[in-house]
Amino acid sequence: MKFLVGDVGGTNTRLALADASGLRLDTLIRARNDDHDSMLTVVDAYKQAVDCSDVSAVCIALAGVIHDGIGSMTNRDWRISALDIGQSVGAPRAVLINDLSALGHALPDLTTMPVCKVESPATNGQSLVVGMGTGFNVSLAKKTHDGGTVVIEAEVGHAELPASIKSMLEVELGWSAGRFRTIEDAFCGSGLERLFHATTGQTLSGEKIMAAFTDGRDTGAIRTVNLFARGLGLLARGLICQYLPRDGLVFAGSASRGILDSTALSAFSDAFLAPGMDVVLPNSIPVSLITEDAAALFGCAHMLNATS
Ligand SMILES: Nc1ncnc2c1ncn2[C@@H]1O[C@H](COP(=O)(O)OP(=O)(O)OP(=O)(O)O)[C@@H](O)[C@H]1O
Repeated sequence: MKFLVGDVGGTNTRLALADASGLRLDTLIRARNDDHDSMLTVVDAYKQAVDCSDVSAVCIALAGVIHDGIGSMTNRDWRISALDIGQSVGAPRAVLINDLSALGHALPDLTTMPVCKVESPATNGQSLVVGMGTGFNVSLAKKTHDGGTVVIEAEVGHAELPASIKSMLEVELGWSAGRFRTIEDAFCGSGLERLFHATTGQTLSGEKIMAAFTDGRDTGAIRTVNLFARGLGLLARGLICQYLPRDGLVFAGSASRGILDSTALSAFSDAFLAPGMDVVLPNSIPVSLITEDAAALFGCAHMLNATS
């Protein structure tokens, strides 16, 4: 068996081959979407670099919604057809899944980096994956009695920002806080850029804001990143009440890695672990970070192996 698996985000696409033993990381290629007109040209470029003959099935995870084998990207003007991609590599079977669902299915195969540790966690078989890259979304992964995983999809990024975060932004940013209406307006790579602009009046990419924060000399970057991390802690507090993920809150995506693998972690933890919630205690929920950029591909490989 030979599979083609992929993860199409708003900014980047990752493609690799997989087989019965799992993902073949030696075949992994990451492409910038801006260098391509469509997903089909990304696949064409991949075929030039990696031998895709005899691929029997394709699974592509994408940041968007899927209806009848067509995926519409949330943060990119691409429509992705499972049939077209299957035909492009000559595979008789091709499926599309939501990228956060793929991450939920990938959890059993991933090692994660602990961010907030818990002495003796109470488990309920539920983990919440929080993806923060070009966009924001979550999925709930629930272990089943037969050792499998059921994944519940969501489109949380499009929900209104919680009132506690709106109030915090109003205090910190004044009228500019009105630019942040949905969760995704604030909590993603471009949300960090928007926050930096509202704080300093300047424009900088998410990566450069984090680099300036780490450098420690740019007060605007320090203020922005700490505000972002504090807001993310408040958001995470609300998410654990909504989903009760006693097995853990697991962050993924480039923006999550940038923020939580930095000294801004303390601003996140202070907000997340603040006293005052009696029923669900945040300090009983382990928080961790997926450091593998191609994590969703493990979920695609897992899905194809489970259904072939
Ligand atoms: N170190 C960093 N800190 C903060 N933000 C970052 C960092 N590196 C990249 N970003 C931002 O993360 C976003 C890209 O995230 P990612 O690489 O997870 O892309 P993606 O998979 O295409 O996104 P998605 O799946 O959410 O559509 C960009 O907005 C980028 O500016």
